[in-house]
Amino acid sequence: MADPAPPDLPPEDGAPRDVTLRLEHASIAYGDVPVLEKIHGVVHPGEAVALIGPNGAGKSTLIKAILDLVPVVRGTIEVLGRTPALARRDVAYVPQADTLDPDFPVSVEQVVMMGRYRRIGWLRRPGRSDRAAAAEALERVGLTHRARHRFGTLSGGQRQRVLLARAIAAQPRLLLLDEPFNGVDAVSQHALLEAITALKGQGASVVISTHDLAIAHLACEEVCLLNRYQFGFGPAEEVLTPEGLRATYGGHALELRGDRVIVAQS
Ligand SMILES: Nc1ncnc2c1ncn2[C@@H]1O[C@H](COP(=O)(O)OP(=O)(O)OP(=O)(O)O)[C@@H](O)[C@H]1O
Repeated sequence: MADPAPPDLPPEDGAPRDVTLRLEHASIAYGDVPVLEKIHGVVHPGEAVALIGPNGAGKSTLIKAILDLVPVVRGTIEVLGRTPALARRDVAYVPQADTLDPDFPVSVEQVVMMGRYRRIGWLRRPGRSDRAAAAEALERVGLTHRARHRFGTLSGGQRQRVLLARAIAAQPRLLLLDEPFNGVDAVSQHALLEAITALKGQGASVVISTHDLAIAHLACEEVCLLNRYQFGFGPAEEVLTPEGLRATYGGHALELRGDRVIVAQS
């Protein structure tokens, strides 16, 4: 009898692949105001998708719908085969604007430990496995030496890395990052990218909202072009074309400088 295939081999051609995130013609609205219509695509384990579109395109709104914070009014969003509400435990989120007050007197390791509370409950004390997961997450973002420092004394980029470590400590199967590279220096950007790559290597999927095409190229297999409607969803090399970007950023003057989209109001 032949040995069973090792689990890390890709499935044979034609075999169905697991799906972490499935968007089925999803329309999302705040009350009566539609923000996104008919968003459609899938993200597989170990892959990342970049959400690209101009300010106000609906990138954060899509992330919030995946978190069950904004309702899907038509179509569906499925996370790991479940509704967003039922999948929350397996999803971690790093918000766009750092929502943690830098003056709040809390250490870096305490912030990272917050990522464990969904698993341990707020009333129990963290155990050995929680401390190990938090320490490993902090190491992933290269900030072990800052564990005892006060969160507020770190630079903006380092704080962003701590927030990513908090998300990694939750051991998510889907990680949602809302513009994680904004205002982050090259060292922190490199550390964030390494941590995202390692997480993907463990089979997690990642959704990254970004204006930075270089990041999309480096970190993401898939790209979703958004501006109320979807202007493309698929492999980065197929979707990130000047035509696709021009259509997505329609109504604005658009210039591509190297890998960056420079947008000027028309
Ligand atoms: N809580 C809300 N209630 C009503 N409308 C909202 C709310 N939050 C966002 N919007 C609107 O939804 C639209 C999409 O906003 P969203 O923040 O998702 O865009 P974005 O692509 O993330 O933009 P940016 O790149 O500037 O962060 C915008 O028109 C915005 O004004």
